[in-house]
Amino acid sequence: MNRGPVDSTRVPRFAGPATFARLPRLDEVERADVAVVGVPFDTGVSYRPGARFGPAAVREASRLLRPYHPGLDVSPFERAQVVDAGDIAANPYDIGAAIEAIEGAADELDARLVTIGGDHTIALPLLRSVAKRHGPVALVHFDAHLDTWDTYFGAEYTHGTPFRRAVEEGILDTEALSHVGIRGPLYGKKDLEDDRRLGFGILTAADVLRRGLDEVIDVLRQRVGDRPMYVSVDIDVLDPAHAPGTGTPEAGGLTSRELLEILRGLAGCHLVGADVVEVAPAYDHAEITSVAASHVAYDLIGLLAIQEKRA
Ligand SMILES: N=C(N)NCCCC(=O)O
Ligand SMILES: [Zn+2]
Ligand SMILES: [Zn+2]
Repeated sequence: MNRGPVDSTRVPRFAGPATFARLPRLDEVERADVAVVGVPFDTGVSYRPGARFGPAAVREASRLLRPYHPGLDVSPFERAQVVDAGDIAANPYDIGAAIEAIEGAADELDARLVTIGGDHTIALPLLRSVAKRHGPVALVHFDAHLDTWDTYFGAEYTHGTPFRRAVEEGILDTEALSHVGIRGPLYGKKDLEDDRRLGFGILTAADVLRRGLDEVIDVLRQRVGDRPMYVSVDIDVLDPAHAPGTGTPEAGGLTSRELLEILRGLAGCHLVGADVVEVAPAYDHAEITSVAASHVAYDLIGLLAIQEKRA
């Protein structure tokens, strides 16, 4: 029997420590299938800082989650042993050391990870870790931004560059790379040419509106096929109305309803790991962003859990 969250019908949700969804800590169980892990790191940002406080805010907002997911018809915490593995200690003064620590900690965690950031820099070491287990993976990347730029101020490892580095390192399957929710001004047309050359296909925020959810889901599923798939969700894929608490907001984004529906549309794909990044609580209001991020994480856990054999 898997150990689930604290029972909210007996202990009020607002009481006790805020592990993700009030799940047990990793050290309280014998083994874990799925681990939620925080990476409070934001030294890679190019604009507003503050995503280092993302993991704490998302855990706090996750107190209200309930144990049954009707959209996926699964009780994820029954189907899989899901735990909160705490935070990875990442050096805030040395991006290289932080990236190494994140990769090392991810390697050591013997579970499929849903990582709460932190800025988008952290996707690179997380992808390195999944690629060690699965080889180059398919990527479904939800973001307002391409994050395939080359450098910022000469720096190669930033929150705007993880996916270019990942392609260069050969840890992504370049036949199966998608961005969803892209919008907003770029530095130049070359950004799109470079991105295409790296192998990415783009479904813009306008595509989500005009082509609709079913077609977007179809395109993504076809591109992923049966490959191992990593899902990276930059919360700024949502419109600032749905996610004000983030560092590089762009107008014209997805609703949280659209994002959650697309995620559910990936049910049955071979998800091997995921992250939710760029929640910067200082710019949030009424926990709008951290509530959205906690639901995204819950859906990702649901997608991982449905791959476990029924108990
Ligand atoms: N939010 C992420 N990951 N990247 C934004 C980089 C956009 C820029 O500074 O040009
Ligand atoms: Zn972004
Ligand atoms: Zn990003």
